[in-house]
Amino acid sequence: MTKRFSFDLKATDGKARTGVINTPRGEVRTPAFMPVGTAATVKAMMPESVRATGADILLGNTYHLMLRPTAERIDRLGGLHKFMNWERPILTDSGGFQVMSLAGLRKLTEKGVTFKSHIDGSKHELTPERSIEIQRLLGSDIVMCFDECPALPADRERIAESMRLSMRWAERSREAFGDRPGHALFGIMQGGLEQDLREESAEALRKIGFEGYAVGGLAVGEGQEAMFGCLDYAPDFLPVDKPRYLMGVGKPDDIVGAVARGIDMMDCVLPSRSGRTGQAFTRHGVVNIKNARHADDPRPLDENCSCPACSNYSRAYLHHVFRSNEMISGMLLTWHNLHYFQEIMQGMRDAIAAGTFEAWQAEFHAQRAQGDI
Ligand SMILES: CNc1nc2c(CCNC[C@]34C[C@H]5C[C@H](C[C@H](C5)C3)C4)c3nc(N)[nH]c(=O)c3cc2[nH]1
Repeated sequence: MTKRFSFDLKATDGKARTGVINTPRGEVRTPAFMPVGTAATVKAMMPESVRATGADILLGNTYHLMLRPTAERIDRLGGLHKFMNWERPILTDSGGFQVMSLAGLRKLTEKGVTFKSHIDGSKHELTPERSIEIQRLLGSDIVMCFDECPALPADRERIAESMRLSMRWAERSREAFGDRPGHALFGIMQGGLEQDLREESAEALRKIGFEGYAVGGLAVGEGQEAMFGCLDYAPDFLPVDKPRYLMGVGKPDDIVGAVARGIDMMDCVLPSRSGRTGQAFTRHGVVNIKNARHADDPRPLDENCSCPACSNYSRAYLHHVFRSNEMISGMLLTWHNLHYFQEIMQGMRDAIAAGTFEAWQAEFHAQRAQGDI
């Protein structure tokens, strides 16, 4: 890996930005939406189909892969890219968020977290050093610091303590990462909904220095209004010339609002997870395809969509295969949702480059009926 990792800011429109992240495995156009490939697969999708939706990068996960099949085994087999047949960039989360939400019997200390696997109850430990090593073994291009994401609501003292622990862990993550040209380590800002704690966290991360910066600790139940309130100031505390990654977001209007506030990258399980349950996101709103009213509807999900589901199938067919629990149901709706999310991203990249992002946002919101369609 001789080529470097770099971020080229191409244009801004208000606080919105569009650019390109250059990595040895390819370019990532920003603003970027990253489909989630939890256990080395974007569920119900072949990798070439994920690429066909327009994705430049996908997301893997330390927590799941360290338990099964283990990072050492993936390393022995040539790394995650080869293992899952995705040769473009991969970003891996550091595992902390999942331990707090998935694992059993956890113990959190200054050193890290010990926990029992939700798969077989075996005992494991994650520390900044171990998380960075696992992400290196996986071969991911963008590595996340090991952090603690406190569950909200939490009192200010708890938020402050947790943020400061995460900043000490960020220092240890940077130390453990070493010098790896062509790979990037991103710091994660914490601080809940407290502006001064967010600023303190950003200052701590800038002092350490990272190739990119994530806004963590959001999309944990605070609601869109509170999240946007925090995003009205938090990105401005981060370096303007580095990518900003909002973790775990979100619904289409969350994504648009985050980009309008200066965010460059996002990930969310929503399009794939809801695709498997029959929830389709369209430019006119959400379609719950299992609803009986679609049983005789010959129209596609979305007349304006060029994805395979909308090009070749009726709502009636999609309704049928969901009601019959056929495998093709999750495949078609996941493909549609990921295609639609990437279409939103492409629309925003074009609008920001053209200086018409305000008008694009107005059109985006005008098209969306309230509630189900
Ligand atoms: C939803 N809201 C939210 N998510 C968040 C995540 C996980 C991002 N997605 C990665 C992930 C998480 C799960 C589900 C999939 C695959 C794999 C396991 C990796 C995406 C977060 N991750 C870290 N390290 N820190 C956070 O503060 C954080 C806050 C979040 N707020």
